[in-house]
Amino acid sequence: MTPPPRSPGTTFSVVVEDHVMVAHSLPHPAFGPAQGKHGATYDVAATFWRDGLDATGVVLDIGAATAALRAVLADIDYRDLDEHPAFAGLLTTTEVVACHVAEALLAAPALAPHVEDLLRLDVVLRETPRAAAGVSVDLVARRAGGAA
Ligand SMILES: Nc1nc2c(c(=O)[nH]1)N=C([C@H](O)[C@H](O)COP(=O)(O)OP(=O)(O)OP(=O)(O)O)CN2
Repeated sequence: MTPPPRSPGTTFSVVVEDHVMVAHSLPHPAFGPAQGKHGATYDVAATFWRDGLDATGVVLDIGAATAALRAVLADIDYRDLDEHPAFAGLLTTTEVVACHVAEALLAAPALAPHVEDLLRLDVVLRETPRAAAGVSVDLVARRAGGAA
């Protein structure tokens, strides 16, 4: 079996979702009450983009992506991010947590065989029904050495 032919300009995506509960504070005058310690529950969506499908007709296996996301989130679930070494010296804004999740996903052993075939990874954390923030990692630019 071969994957369906790809039309020019067409990219494919897989989205997996989970959620995570953390405690943290944002000790900077830019923030209001969130300067104090508080809890946050994020709905997390990770979108993997690929230019064409693999030989099995997928971007990557949804089960593998789901398991990888759970493993990454398990490391911060129910944790105080102010005490977590991955965030030492950082304000744990939603964007910063999203970046951590994205980089951890890209480093996940189960996803490693697929990363070189991906165009982009987007990670969005929804912190309220009306607000979300995230990061988009351009993996083509990164492979070309364009990453900072
Ligand atoms: N771009 C982002 N903006 C904000 C984030 C964030 O992670 N990324 N986080 C927060 C706070 O965590 C929370 O959502 C709101 O807390 P609050 O103290 O109310 O923060 P404000 O900046 O809205 O402060 P006010 O002075 O109360 O307006 C906020 N923004």
